[in-house]
Formats: sequence, structure tokens, C-alpha cells
Amino acid sequence: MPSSTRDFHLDPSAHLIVVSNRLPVTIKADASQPGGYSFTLSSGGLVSALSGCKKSMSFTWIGWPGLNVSSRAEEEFIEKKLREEYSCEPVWIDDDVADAHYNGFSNSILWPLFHYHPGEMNFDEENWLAYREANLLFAEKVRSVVKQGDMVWVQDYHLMLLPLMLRTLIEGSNLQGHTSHRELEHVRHGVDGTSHLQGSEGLAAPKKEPTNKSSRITQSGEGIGTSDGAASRGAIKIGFFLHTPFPSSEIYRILPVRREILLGILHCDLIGFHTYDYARHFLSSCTRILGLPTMPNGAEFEGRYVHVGTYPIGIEPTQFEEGLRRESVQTRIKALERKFEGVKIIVGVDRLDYIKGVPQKLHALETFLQDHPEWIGKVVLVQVAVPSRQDVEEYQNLRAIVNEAVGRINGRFGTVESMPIHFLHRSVNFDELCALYAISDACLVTSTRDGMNLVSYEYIACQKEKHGVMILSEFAGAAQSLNGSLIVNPWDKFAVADAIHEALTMPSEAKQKNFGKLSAYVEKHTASWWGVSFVSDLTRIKVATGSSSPAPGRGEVAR
Ligand SMILES: O=P(O)(O)OC[C@H]1O[C@H](O[C@H]2O[C@H](CO)[C@@H](O)[C@H](O)[C@H]2O)[C@H](O)[C@@H](O)[C@@H]1O
Ligand SMILES: O=c1ccn([C@@H]2O[C@H](COP(=O)(O)OP(=O)(O)O)[C@@H](O)[C@H]2O)c(=O)[nH]1
Repeated sequence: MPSSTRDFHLDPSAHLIVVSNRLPVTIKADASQPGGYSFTLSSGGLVSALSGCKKSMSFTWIGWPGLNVSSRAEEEFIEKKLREEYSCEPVWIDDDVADAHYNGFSNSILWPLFHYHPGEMNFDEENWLAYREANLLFAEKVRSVVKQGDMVWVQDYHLMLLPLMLRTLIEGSNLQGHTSHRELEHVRHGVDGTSHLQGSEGLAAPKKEPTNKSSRITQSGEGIGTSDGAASRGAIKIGFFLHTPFPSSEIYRILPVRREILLGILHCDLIGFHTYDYARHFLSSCTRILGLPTMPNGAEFEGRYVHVGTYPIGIEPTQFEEGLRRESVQTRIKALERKFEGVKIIVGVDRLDYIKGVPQKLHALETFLQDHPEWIGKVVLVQVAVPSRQDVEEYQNLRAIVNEAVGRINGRFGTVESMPIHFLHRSVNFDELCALYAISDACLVTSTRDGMNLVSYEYIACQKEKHGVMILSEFAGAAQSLNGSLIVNPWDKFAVADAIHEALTMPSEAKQKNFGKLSAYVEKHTASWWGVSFVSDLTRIKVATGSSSPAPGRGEVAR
């Protein structure tokens, strides 16, 4: 459990349902495995973030399994294995809907917009339909398992209509189990038609008053909200967390479906963001676009108080400390130290994503070598560029730009003996990552926008020996937390070049002082602390049940 001055309250009797686009289990066809499939639990990210909650609460994880199988028998095999061994429930989505939802809308509309790249947005109705259809499939799966009093925690930009759909399906109108576009039209009219703010009959208003039944558990294992009606209001609590930035309302209002997305998450009891700025932009957008009066910690909406808070995510430093203690990692570290003897190492680890500012990073290194020729042959950038979303055109374009820059800079400053940039367009395994972080004198993050950036945390967790310098973009959420970093504007290549020089020449006392602050923060504000903080606040919220009176306990969750 995280140690903190805050009092955390988790209800061990409550059941937490986490819903994310992808399950934390990678499933692959493998004829050598029983049933013909291999199952691998993911590490890091949300999995470690929710480890604290898993110790104290019963848990179900709902998500897309990332594949489709050819028979119901295979689906049932996978469902049984996921349920019994991982407490997971898969949402089966046709490949074309999954592609249009993930690549077509989530990563081609919401992702660029939320990271201030409206020029990369390619809005079209088909992808929006698929986004809604996928969210509806998630909603149906949640409905099939959720029970009275459960808490549902929805993760990230892929599922921003899900809270509204859950309220509609579970507590609102009886949709008679529609899964066709007719229901999507209902959702559409419910969310973008005459909204509650214009005096209409109300957003997604139930076709009939929800039946006020004490419990809707129809059969063991069956969820609330069956085809014959809905559960009572307040039957479940819904939380939502956005892992990306939420942009200024000036950018957000560009989105053609700006109302639907806002209304989609306003049906939560608690909405979380990494930083106060993201929360403020969301609330400002609610006021400017929906005319919804807001307070710094939330808003009254549909008879409930929607709490809004900031919960900066972290990592589990112990995972990296344990990794560094492994003999194989120590052996790798010694080999790399021999390889790079007498040379300073700057490490970059990024998904090859236009938000990560890899071209800006390369241009800054080029400027540094141009302005400090004495460092040519004495410093290298090891850049791990993890392939990402390669079906999206903007990501393909980025790869060509980066490949050209790497080749140009190595051609300009390289020698037979040494190249300034070691560029790896692949993922590396955890042990290799730990070794790379550990041997590096500096880490360089130049994201033009980044919800948080866990790489910066991970580098710090691996630097207890060297006290390396963290050069961090001011546009990464981590810049709000990691006091002791050299904060830079990635668009100013001269400033980044100066920061590189400062990092490579910083006295050890200054490095040690900076590292002390960085390490203290990373050790305290862990992923587990993040997960327990959010769930604890969601637990404490009192929800309106059955009536339309505003939820008591407003403002209790302000953070
Ligand atoms: O799932 P992918 O499409 O491969 O993308 C990887 C993740 O990218 C985004 O990560 C965000 O969440 C991190 C943890 O909160 C944060 O540190 C980072 O700054 C964000 O970019 C996306 O939000 C995740 O859902 C993806 O898994
Ligand atoms: O080959 C690699 C290198 C890194 N990572 C991990 O990818 C995550 C990147 O998270 P971050 O928050 O920095 O950015 P995101 O990719 O989530 O936008 C970190 O946990 C890294 O350890 C990875 O999965 N494969």
C-alpha cells in the first residue's frame, strides 16, 4: 500500500471494475500451448498502477483482447481462461470496427487534438460511428457483469462515451438490449440533440422512470440492468481517468463531436487528470461549449455532482531496483560501460509518436555538436524509438522524417570510429531498458505534449549510482512534478542544446542534489499510490440514489 499523509479508504467489500481499451493480457495464437493460445500478463503502466487496489478489493478488468477468433468455442476457451486466471472479461470487436475505433477515431482524431495537433485530425462519420459502436460493446459487457454497488473505473480517451452509455443502459432508459445503430442514434440524439441544458426532456432521458428496485441481480454472475428495465439511480459509481492531456478549450472546441465527448464523461461521479491544467481546460470547455456552470473541483450535472480531481500517475520504482539487481542486467551494464568507455551517453526512449518531439531532439543534438565540436566523438545519443500505431499515416510520415534526420546528423558528425546517434526502431526488453537507463549520464525527453511521460520516472529509478541529469520538456505532465529536472522548451533547439551542455558538465554535487529531490518524489508518488488515491476518492463520494437531489458531500474530493 502507498505511504502518504493522505488517509486512503478502500472498501474491501466493494468490487472494482476497470475498463481499458486493451486488456492487460496479451493473447497470441500458439499451437504449442493448450487451447492453441498463449497468455502473457502485461507489466508496468496500468497493471502496476492497480496493484495497490488489487490487494484490497475484488477486481474485474474489462478490455479488448486485441484479436478475433474463428469460432465461439475458441471465444469460450479464451473467456474461461481470462476469467479464471486473470479476472478479465474480453470485449469481442469485429476487426473493422476495432481498427476504425482505435486507429480511425481514437488515434486519428482524439489523440492529435488532445496533443494540440489539430492539423493531423482526419474526422469522418464512419470512424465516429465505429467509436460509438465500440463504446457500446464495452457498455454491454460491463452491464453483463456489473452488480449493485460496484465501482466502474473507465480508462482513457478510447472510451469517453462509456460513462454516459453505462448510465443509460444501467440506470437510465430501457433500451431493450438494442445493439444496432438505432441505439447509437438514441445515444447520438441523447448526447448531441436537445440537451438537458436547453430545457429538453433531459439527456438520454429514460423512456420510463427507472424502476426503483433495490437490487437488479437477476442471476448469479448476471449484471444489473437487464432487458426488462434498469437499476435504480446511483446503483453504481463511475470514475474516468484521462491519461493524455486535455487541451485548452480553444483547441478542444475544434472537435466536431465536442458536445458528445464532454457529455460522455460528465455522467461520471469522479473524473481524474494528471495535472491541474488538464482539469481546468476540461472544466472551461464544459462551460464554454455546454454552458455548464463549474467550480474548480467539479460541476453539477443531471442531478449529481461530478467531482473533478488531479491524480499524477507514477511508476513502481521497486520493479526497476529489482531489475538492476539481476546478474544478467549487471553483466549487460558492464559490457555497455566497456563499449562506451570515455564517452558520455544520453538516452532517449519514446514511442515513435509525433507528440514525443524526436525530430526536435535530433535537431537540438545537431545544434549542440555544431556549437561544441569538442564533444564530437565524446557523446552519443542512444534513441530507442518504439514502433507505434504504424497503420496511421501521420506515424508513417514521422518515421521517414526521423530516419532522414538520423542519417543526416550521423553523416555530418560521425567518424569511422563513432556515430553520434545510435537509433533503434524497435522495442527493447525490460532488462535491456534498465541497463540502458543505468549507464546513461542524461535522459532527454522533448515531447511537444505528453500526458505524463513515465520514461522520465523510470530513468530516475535507475540512477541511484550515477545521479544522471533529467532534461525534460515543459510540455510533459511530468514537468509539473519532477522538480530537479532541467526543464526545456523542445521547440527552442538552442535552449535544449544548452541544457545538453549543462547536463554533460554539471558538477557531481549539483547532480546529487537534483537527484535527491527527483528520487524522493518518484519513490513516494508511485503507480500504486495513484490507483489507490483515485479509488479511495471514488469510494468516499456519496451518490444521489433514486432521487434527483444533488449528491451530498460536494467538494470533498478536491485535490
Ligand atoms: O496503447 P498504445 O496506442 O500503444 O499507446 C501507448 C499508451 O499511450 C498513451 O499513454 C499515456 O498514458 C501514460 C500513463 O498515464 C502517460 O504517461 C503518457 O504520457 C500518455 O501518453 C495512452 O494514453 C495510453 O492509453 C496508451 O497505452
Ligand atoms: O521498448 C520499450 C521501451 C519502453 N517501453 C515502456 O513504454 C512506456 C512509455 O510510457 P510513457 O508514459 O513514457 O509514454 P506513452 O508511451 O505511454 O505515451 C514506459 O513504461 C516504458 O518503459 C516499452 O514498453 N517498450
